[in-house]
Amino acid sequence: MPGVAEAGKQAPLAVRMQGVSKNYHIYDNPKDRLKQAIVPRMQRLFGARPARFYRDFWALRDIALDVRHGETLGVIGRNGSGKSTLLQILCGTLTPTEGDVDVRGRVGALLELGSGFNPEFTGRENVYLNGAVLGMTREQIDARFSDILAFADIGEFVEQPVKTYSSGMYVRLAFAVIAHCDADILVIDEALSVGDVFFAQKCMRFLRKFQENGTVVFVSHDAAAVRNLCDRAIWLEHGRMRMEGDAKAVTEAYHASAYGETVRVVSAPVRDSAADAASVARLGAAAVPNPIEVFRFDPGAGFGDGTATIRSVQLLDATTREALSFVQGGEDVTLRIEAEALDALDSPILGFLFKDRLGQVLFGENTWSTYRDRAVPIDAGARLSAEFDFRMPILPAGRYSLDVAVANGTVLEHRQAQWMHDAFVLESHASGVTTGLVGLPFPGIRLQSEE
Ligand SMILES: Nc1ncnc2c1ncn2[C@@H]1O[C@H](COP(=O)(O)OP(=O)(O)OP(=O)(O)O)[C@@H](O)[C@H]1O
Repeated sequence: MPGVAEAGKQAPLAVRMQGVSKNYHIYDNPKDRLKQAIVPRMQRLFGARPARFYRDFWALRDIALDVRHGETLGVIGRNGSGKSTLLQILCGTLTPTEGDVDVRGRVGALLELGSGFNPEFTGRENVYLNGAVLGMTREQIDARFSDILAFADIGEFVEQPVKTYSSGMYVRLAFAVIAHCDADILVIDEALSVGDVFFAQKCMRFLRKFQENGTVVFVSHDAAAVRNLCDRAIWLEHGRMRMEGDAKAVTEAYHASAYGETVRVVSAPVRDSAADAASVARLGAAAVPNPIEVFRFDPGAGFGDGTATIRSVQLLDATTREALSFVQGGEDVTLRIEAEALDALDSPILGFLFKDRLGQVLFGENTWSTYRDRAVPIDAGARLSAEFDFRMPILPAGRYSLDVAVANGTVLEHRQAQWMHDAFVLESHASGVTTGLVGLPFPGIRLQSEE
């Protein structure tokens, strides 16, 4: 996990909270709020004991927390457990009722939608406003403005008031600003990762790079996300710290508790398309259907020296070789990648990485080891294709994407001709996978008593 080695026990503190509590006054009806503003004052005036027209509600209670520099801390808990309250206190947008908070470094936060930006101002004006709040000078923002814009990728909308933005555009711009403000500590609420898979993957790439040196506090409902991204985690329950420790141990305990209390319902798989029905027919009677929608190859720029370019990526039925728009987890498929050489290549390699929504690589392969002793050289203008036969794993519901690349050389020493991030997207609609990053089809499971 990035950051662990540097963090160690001795890394300096980035955040320290001691005895932090947050109390809200709850009024059962609006009149009570008015009464509270007037009556106790009058009572004090006449020397009477002031009455209370509210109930106390402790959103956070006695939280002690250290986050060390370079560490990624996960915050997990159910709705209303106090996660957002904790983050807002950490960012300084909310004052604790009790306790001390010591934050060392610049905090870039992606919290509530709507915080940080003025809805009447344009995107451009908000970048300057937000950048200034984050401690950047006007010159620094000028210098980074084009990078921020490129990251957000909202085009002409940057000149429009942000009140006209969709939530996806809003998050794009907000994330772009915090990604360029030289934050020491990033505070991210994963619930905000709205938007398309390409932007989510872009954010994850940024986050993983940031983790190499920076401190991250990451909030999610999703135990798997916390386990994948974080070194350590805390579990909040009814405003109190229920558990703190290694991310794996905390998320497992959280998971076990959630499972103890609820009956898991696997949502009904999508069955509305002939293509999907055909994929079920190919697989036979799968125990738990896992319909995975296959989106079209999306040619994008990527990076590389331009000596070759990816022309198409397709997922084919392993037997009929027809291009699939739906596949079932457990089915045999062929991934076909086609590239075109723009210069002659003496030892081309084609490959892919299959990633989950957090950018975590689930598996990948390339042609090098199979063709290491018999390279397939091609001339400029010629096409080259690679096919990878594999059994599609059973994928937990969510979005997945493939990075696809063409290179020239050997696995240890090669030049990237073109590497395309998220060239190909899949979406799993339902799955029976409850543990692990992926499931595998088990053709047989036996339980029997032995005499
Ligand atoms: N301004 C407020 N006035 C009264 N109660 C509040 C206020 N803000 C939050 N709360 C309450 O404090 C508790 C903790 O809220 P918080 O938003 O921190 O939880 P959360 O864990 O982030 O939940 P979610 O996952 O739904 O975002 C909730 O019960 C919420 O209703």
